[in-house]
Amino acid sequence: MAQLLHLGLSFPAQPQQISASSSKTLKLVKSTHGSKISVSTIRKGSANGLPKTQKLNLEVSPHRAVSAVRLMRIEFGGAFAGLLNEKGKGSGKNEMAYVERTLGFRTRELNDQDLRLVTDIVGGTIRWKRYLDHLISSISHDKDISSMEPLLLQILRVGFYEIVKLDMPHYAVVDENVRLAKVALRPGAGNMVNGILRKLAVLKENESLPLPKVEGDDRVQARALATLHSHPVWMVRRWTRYLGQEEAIKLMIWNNSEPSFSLRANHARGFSGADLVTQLNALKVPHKPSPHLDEFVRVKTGLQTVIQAGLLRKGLCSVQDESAGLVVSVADPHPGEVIVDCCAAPGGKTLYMASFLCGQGMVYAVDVNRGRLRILKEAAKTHQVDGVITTIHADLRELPDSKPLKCNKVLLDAPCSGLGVLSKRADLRWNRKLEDMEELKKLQDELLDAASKLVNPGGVLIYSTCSIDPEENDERVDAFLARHPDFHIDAVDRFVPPDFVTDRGFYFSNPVKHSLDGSFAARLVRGS
Ligand SMILES: C[S@@+](CC[C@H](N)C(=O)[O-])C[C@H]1O[C@@H](n2cnc3c(N)ncnc32)[C@H](O)[C@@H]1O
Repeated sequence: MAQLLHLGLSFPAQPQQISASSSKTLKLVKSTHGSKISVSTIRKGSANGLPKTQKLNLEVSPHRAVSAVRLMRIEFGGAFAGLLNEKGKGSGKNEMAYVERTLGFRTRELNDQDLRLVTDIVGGTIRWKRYLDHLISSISHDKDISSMEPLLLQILRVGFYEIVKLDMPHYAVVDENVRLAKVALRPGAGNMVNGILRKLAVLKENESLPLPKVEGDDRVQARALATLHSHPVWMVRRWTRYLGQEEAIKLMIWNNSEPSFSLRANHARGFSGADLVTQLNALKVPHKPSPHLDEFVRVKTGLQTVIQAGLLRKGLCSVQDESAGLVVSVADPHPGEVIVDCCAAPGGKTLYMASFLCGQGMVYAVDVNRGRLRILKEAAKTHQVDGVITTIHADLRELPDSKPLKCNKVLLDAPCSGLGVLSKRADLRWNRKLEDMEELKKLQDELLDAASKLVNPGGVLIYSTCSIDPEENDERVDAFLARHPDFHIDAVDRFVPPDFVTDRGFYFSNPVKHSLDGSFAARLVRGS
């Protein structure tokens, strides 16, 4: 990153904001000072004001060009994999504009199958980065692959992922990635890709990939596991400590598996779980009803078909994990209630809670992030629950002094590490640092203190996270109760299936056990 910043290469954090008709294009060109890339800006445009295609290359495989460019953007542009995947699913045209800006040429437009491949390859390559980099470094005999030309490294990662994890035919993977390297970089880069990928293919065929053995002391074992299951070492060490090695491995296998999604039917629009099933049948999208929540239906594939059919746009349903739905079950919203949702945006739980109010009562949705709050407000309109949602843009820690909002039910869905949602957020494991945990815990304590001021005597504070880390969950509750002896734990067994209730009466979804995202919730009642 530092190297790219030094060279002046920056990608926007919000890829959607780039217009395909921009009059400038970024081109990666070979530096005369070695193998690094640099950037030149090229004016383009035609008399009619439309962007003029610089160069069309029909020989380069479009999904590989797009995958390599997306990976560059994610690694060096701070763009989130999810955002880019969403974009890719919606528009192959914009993808090609990014390719042209980055590589200096276009390929043919992406079809639906290409887009699916891009999503698979980009998500998989990010997840398996540590594992792939270990193989690349071993096979290329380059100890420090971080100094490798960034685009060359992404092309190698894509090729390695295709051979090792997707089991694609070796000859096609080698040929196509070599061509991409030759066209996007130079012939020598193509030769290098050719040599390394061929070596990999032979090692794979002979089942002799150079992988570490899990042996030696705890540290050495953690490093080996981190490589084999492609996670940061600190996560492996933390989970081995809390869960034991066997469970830690199961968790990493879950995090590396293909994520599945749930859809929530929006009963506020008169659209039930049964209606959703009917629609999914009509769209031929394979699905299974949730065993835990009536409105939720699980879909493994076909989300794109649901999006294209407009079900989300019309507010008839939304993508929401059942683990988040169960947090709302813990909050147990009823018609006529006033609820403060303290960290509400982008609104998954706010909208679901509001749908239970049946037009009576109010959810005050507080969030410090104005943009995310705007998304919540728009969604409330399409979900037809805007009559029972009031948004408040504020830092919760300053709210109790400035807005006296006391009520009987307060939800604090706190900012957290997200360690429970790593299967869906391919890039999160690499962005999260051990140091973040201390900062997050401090913020969670401050937010709990602020949220507690909003709770009337006899009222309930629901504290939730999408983390599986005890330090963000049980330990934060214990620290809170020590600071606020007027609160006590109210067991959640009246609200969620017994399988999700911990010995201490908290709600906890365990990804390995429940095949859902990990999440936690506690009900804390203020004495009257
Ligand atoms: C885990 S997310 C909430 C997700 C949301 N409840 C949902 O279900 O869609 C945490 C939220 O806390 C907000 N946040 C972080 N610090 C805050 C603060 N000091 N005051 C208010 N909101 C804050 C973030 O902007 C973020 O939207």
